[in-house]
Amino acid sequence: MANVKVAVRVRPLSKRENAEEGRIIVEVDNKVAKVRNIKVFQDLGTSVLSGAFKGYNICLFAYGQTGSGKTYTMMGTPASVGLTPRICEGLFSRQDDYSEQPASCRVEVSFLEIYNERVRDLLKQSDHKKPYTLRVREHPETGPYVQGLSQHLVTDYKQVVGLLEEGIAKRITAATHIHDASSRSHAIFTIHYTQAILENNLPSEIASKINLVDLAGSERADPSYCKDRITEGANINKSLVTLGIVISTLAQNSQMFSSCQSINSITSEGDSSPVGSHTTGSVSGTRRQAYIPYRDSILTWLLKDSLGGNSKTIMVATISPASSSYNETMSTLRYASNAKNIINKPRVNEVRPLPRLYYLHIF
Ligand SMILES: Nc1ncnc2c1ncn2[C@@H]1O[C@H](COP(=O)(O)OP(=O)(O)OP(=O)(O)O)[C@@H](O)[C@H]1O
Repeated sequence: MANVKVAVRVRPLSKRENAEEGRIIVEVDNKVAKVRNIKVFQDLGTSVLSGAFKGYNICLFAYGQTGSGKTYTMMGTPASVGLTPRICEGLFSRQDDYSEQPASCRVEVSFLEIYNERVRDLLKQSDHKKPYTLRVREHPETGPYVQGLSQHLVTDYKQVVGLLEEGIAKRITAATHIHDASSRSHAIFTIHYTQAILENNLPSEIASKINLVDLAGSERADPSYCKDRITEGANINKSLVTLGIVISTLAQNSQMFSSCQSINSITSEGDSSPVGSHTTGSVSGTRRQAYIPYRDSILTWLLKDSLGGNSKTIMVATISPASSSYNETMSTLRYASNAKNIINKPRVNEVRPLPRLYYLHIF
């Protein structure tokens, strides 16, 4: 069991906000900004890497109002490399201090965006006149997945950066009243990291899925926007509202589960019959679990396991210090406060292929 880890990142005031707030304009020094992204990697990126090396699924997502620094945190800028490229670099320059080195490892990446409730592959050439969309399906064991999403085998950091840049360039952005280059889609960069190991002289594989998510920013609808911008905004808000409902319901269920656990442990301390106490707890614990509407949006459906299942999950809540952003900041902090109450059930994903002799025996 592991609680969702939450970090709050405050970006510096922009020139416009400084002017609005009547303060002295402070330029963001590139060196300072670079150190800040390094610090974020040291605080959060290294936990992503250590979890992946141990074979856990990991999800790190940035949530916050438009222009609050989600893309800056996840992707970075040429002057200040963000979490996603740094995590990829860490996979290829693996340090020995996490766990035992595998005999070999394989890294495959995919990059998609969810725009207006449709999934687009950011790493596949498509006819621009007719952009195709992909379908989300659900596997009974491995959960939701995108059918036909291209997977790219990469062998070094340079190749990943090339793919990241290709995908970022294809992502849909537009100017909003707060941000000139606002991301109008949710972007999910997924790394499948598979390690071949030898356990008791038997070959085995541990597979970790790392989801790095840069969400579109929430924003108030501006009637002066064109129809496309308003439709985008409505779809972004719809998926973020569903995300909020999913997060708060999961948090309530998790709290209910942990209070059932503590009632169980108190009951079993006073009652020597472990069977009786277990039955009472599990029945009350499962009956009252509320329904989670994952499938109400593509975003929550795809992140089903990351939000409430087999994953170690980190949320970066990005906020602006401007007083004009007070309402959005409070709303982001409410999401963050709910998210940290979610208890997930991460497990090491180990696949043990049957020994060769056994195959021979069967066939
Ligand atoms: N911590 C930071 N330090 C310096 N500059 C920052 C920081 N965070 C954000 N910025 C700058 O603020 C601007 C907006 O940031 P960014 O594009 O990351 O916002 P966003 O939350 O992704 O917005 P949207 O949801 O609209 O896409 C960018 O110019 C970025 O370089």
